[in-house]
Amino acid sequence: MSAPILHLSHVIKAYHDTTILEIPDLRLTYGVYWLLGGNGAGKTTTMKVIAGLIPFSGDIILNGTVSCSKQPVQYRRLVNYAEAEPLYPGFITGSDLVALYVKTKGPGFKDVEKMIELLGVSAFIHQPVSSYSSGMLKKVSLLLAFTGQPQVILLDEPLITLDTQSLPLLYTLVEEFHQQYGVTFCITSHQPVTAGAIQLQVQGKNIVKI
Ligand SMILES: Nc1ncnc2c1ncn2[C@@H]1O[C@H](COP(=O)(O)OP(=O)(O)OP(=O)(O)O)[C@@H](O)[C@H]1O
Repeated sequence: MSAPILHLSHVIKAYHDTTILEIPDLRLTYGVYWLLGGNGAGKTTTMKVIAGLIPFSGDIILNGTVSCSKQPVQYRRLVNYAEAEPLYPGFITGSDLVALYVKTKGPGFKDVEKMIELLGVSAFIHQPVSSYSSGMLKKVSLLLAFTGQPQVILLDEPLITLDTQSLPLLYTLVEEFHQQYGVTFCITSHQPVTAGAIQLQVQGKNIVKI
């Protein structure tokens, strides 16, 4: 049997003295996963843990080889993350962010200029982010999550603040990156998702497939 793309082993995350996550063993094979859970359930914490952005105990192994704890730089190059409520310094422009990501992550699966056009951000990408609406900011953060050549893309609440025209574009990108470039997705949502998607749920402090 092939190694899971993500293997969470004995993952425990606490804030101060409060344990939020206790995930003994979670194996995610290649797929598109939706992580469901109510407010405060621990979805964002799970995403930040899987992204390798906050400290936790235990480990996450990517594709049977790259350890989040032992090879953090290599791991983070292969796991992209779009925050639910992205925050950037106000003076920076969307173009600055794209240039920084392209420089750090290297060439992408898909031409970034094409994605800028597709997501409809070209009209404002050269303006400072302080002038963006929350939806404009969201689109830029989603664009950044599709840069480089990740094996996993984590999207935290991508559906909030996006207008109805943008949702099909996002679904198309997810499908294309999954089918053509072999990317595994984990996407959080409050809403029930389309039939056929693999669903994960925060149950107690664990994450289970439902
Ligand atoms: N930096 C932090 N310090 C302390 N506690 C935190 C911190 N971040 C989150 N928490 C707590 O961890 C728990 C899970 O929060 P988290 O943001 O992961 O939930 P969520 O499922 O994403 O919620 P929502 O759907 O409301 O965004 C909550 O009880 C929250 O109060």
